[in-house]
Amino acid sequence: MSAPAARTIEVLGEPGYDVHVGPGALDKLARHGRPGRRVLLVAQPGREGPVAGASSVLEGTGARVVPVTVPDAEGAKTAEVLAGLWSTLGREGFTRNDLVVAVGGGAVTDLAGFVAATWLRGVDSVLLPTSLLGVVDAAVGGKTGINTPEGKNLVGAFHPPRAVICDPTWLAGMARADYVSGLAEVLKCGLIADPVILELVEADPGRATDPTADPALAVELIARAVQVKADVVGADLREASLREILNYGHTFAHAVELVEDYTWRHGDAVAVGMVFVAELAHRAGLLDRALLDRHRTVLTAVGLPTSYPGGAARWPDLRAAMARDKKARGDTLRFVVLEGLARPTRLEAPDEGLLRAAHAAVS
Ligand SMILES: NC(=O)c1ccc[n+]([C@@H]2O[C@H](COP(=O)([O-])OP(=O)(O)OC[C@H]3O[C@@H](n4cnc5c(N)ncnc54)[C@H](O)[C@@H]3O)[C@@H](O)[C@H]2O)c1
Ligand SMILES: O=C(O)C(=O)C[C@@H](O)[C@H](O)[C@H](O)COP(=O)(O)O
Ligand SMILES: [Zn+2]
Repeated sequence: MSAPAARTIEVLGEPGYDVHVGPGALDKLARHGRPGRRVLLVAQPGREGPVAGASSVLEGTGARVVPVTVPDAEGAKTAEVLAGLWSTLGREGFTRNDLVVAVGGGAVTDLAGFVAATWLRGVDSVLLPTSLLGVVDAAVGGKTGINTPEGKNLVGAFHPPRAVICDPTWLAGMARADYVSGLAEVLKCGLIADPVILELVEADPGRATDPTADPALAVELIARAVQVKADVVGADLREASLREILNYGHTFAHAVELVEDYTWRHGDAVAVGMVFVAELAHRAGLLDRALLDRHRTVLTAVGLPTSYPGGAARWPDLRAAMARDKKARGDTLRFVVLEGLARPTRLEAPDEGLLRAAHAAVS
């Protein structure tokens, strides 16, 4: 089977940057190293291959690499881990022309991006996502941050990277459940903006869940999802309005993640969150039955959850968590909903009865 062609997607901005996806993409890292440049290489445990590759490329330019391994998954996105990285940067004398590089899934690109955003009020970052979710979503668009005990991503900054680099062969070793979690964000892009993504997945859902089965399909899905995100964040980096569409399903998803103490995969929570909000939109008269059913069908076909069991007893905690969603304004909840395929809009202050009914439909 031939290797998929390399793809580069441009993200517009001040400055803009490229997302490089393809075999050999790591070569692009060399342009970010130079003699004496200090590089904090923040890695997830288990990412030895790409870490060794990145170190080798950077050291080949004369850069001085300071490697740090942080806890896995959401364990990385804490104030304690962040403070530890600040200490390292201080001890190692990082200045404004030095660099932070992240190697790992979305948890690490969020954390390392935030370290870069905050150190000396902002130094460069280059993100090397090694998970599907990381490359299609977390590493692109400049949202960085950590969780707090009160909620998901409550502390953060907009700080676009200088480049995003992903060799898709890195994804081959991912646990299937982690890869499928990333598909939730890919399907989100299909629902909000690019229906071809849905058609590609629906044509052979099993093939879409295994990047080694059809590497060209994997890269096509990645490139399409990145393009959706690039188009949106290029027009509205700071989420004044348009960018909210990338948050489809996330109001409920982040509530589930908090209530479950961050033990749920983000993409799994997003999958349930999209069904919740589709139920809400359907009950509000915006979304037709066929598109509501299509949510459940395509998510189920790739093995994503469409319910969060627990019944009405869960509702008070979920409702309280949703009140801290970033799209809320004062006491008004605001949801991104669809009024058709690739036709996102907003639903403000839905009736509490509708919210409970949507919850009942996914519990
Ligand atoms: N900043 C944004 O715009 C944005 C967008 C979407 C999601 N996110 C955040 O991203 C995070 C989710 O990202 P994620 O799903 O990558 O989670 P993650 O970083 O926790 O990775 C999931 C699991 O996959 C493993 N993994 C990563 N790369 C691997 C590889 N190449 N081989 C084998 N295992 C590998 C990790 O070790 C981890 O156990 C959440 O914190 C979410 O809030 C941020
Ligand atoms: O990039 C965005 O904007 C998104 O909303 C993408 C989401 O998939 C992502 O999970 C993001 O981290 C959520 O952001 P938040 O502002 O709701 O914390
Ligand atoms: Zn997300």
